[in-house]
Amino acid sequence: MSLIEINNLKVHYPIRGGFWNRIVDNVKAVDGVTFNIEEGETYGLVGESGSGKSTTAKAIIGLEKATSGTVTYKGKNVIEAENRRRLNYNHDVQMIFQDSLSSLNPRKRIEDIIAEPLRNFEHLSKDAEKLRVLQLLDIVGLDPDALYKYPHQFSGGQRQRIGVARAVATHPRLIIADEPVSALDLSVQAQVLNFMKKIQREFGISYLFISHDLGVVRHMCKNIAIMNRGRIVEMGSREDIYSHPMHIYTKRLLAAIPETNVTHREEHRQNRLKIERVYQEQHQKYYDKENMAFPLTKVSLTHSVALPPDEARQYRQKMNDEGATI
Ligand SMILES: Nc1ncnc2c1ncn2[C@@H]1O[C@H](COP(=O)(O)OP(=O)(O)OP(=O)(O)O)[C@@H](O)[C@H]1O
Repeated sequence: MSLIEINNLKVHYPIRGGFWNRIVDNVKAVDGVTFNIEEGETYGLVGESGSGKSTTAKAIIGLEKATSGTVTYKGKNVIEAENRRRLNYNHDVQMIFQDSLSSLNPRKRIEDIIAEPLRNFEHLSKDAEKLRVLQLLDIVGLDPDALYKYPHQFSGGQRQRIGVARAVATHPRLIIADEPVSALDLSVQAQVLNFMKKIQREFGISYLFISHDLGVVRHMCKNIAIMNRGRIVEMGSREDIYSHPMHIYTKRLLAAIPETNVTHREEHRQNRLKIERVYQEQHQKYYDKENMAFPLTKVSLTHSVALPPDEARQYRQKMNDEGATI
């Protein structure tokens, strides 16, 4: 059974205008997003800036009100605040933010920052609390003297590790990590990601890993959804997305991953230019009249793609002819 199931989630923001300040339109920040996160897995949600990733995350955790849809945890819809309270959802689901400098209170010492969720949820004795904070610092590779320092006394990578320690303090079941490493240098990124993996092994945590970078997601996620303009345009296993991408938007994102191997650089550049040409010529057919992606079509047991209607029809026909039952 999945740890959490997101079904047809929508977050629309009203646009007001005119003399009466009436609602004249909506920004469809999230428009019918469906996916499940399994126990202990890292699920990747990928897309460019403005595609709706953060709004999806905020609606899942309850920081943003969903317009419609459900988020099911332990059999209950936790879009409803009453269910979140009853299931202790805010204890079980924690978040790591991209910008550690603004998400960690600059006036608080690290001890108090990491202990905050413990104080909210666990009410330990002073000694037990300190011991727990020291263990958490150790897990993310920071010395005990970090306890008495303030966020600005650390590097970006260290601050992000403090954010990881705080998120994991209450032993949550799911951590939503919104662009956790995109503000960091490449070498520091790897370090933080390794700590996240280590913690996952130790505590059996699931992650919803949000990123604009398919290069980073490849190392972290078993299953991935690609988001564009509020909708999922392609979802599947790592193998589906990286070896058999089908949506033009996914292909373009993949072509944008920098090639580190010098001998393949020219080949990679040519491929990127080719994909860009195809994108310019054909991308319109992948979107409807309102410039939104089409509904997803299942192309294998694990892989779904927002294909244009004629291709979707052909795919379904092919599946029927082959007697496939997917
Ligand atoms: N409170 C709001 N009111 C109106 N529109 C909003 C609001 N919050 C977000 N949006 C719009 O919703 C869309 C999705 O934003 P969101 O922040 O979820 O994207 P994102 O993929 O997380 O991008 P980024 O990585 O830049 O944060 C954007 O077009 C954004 O302008």
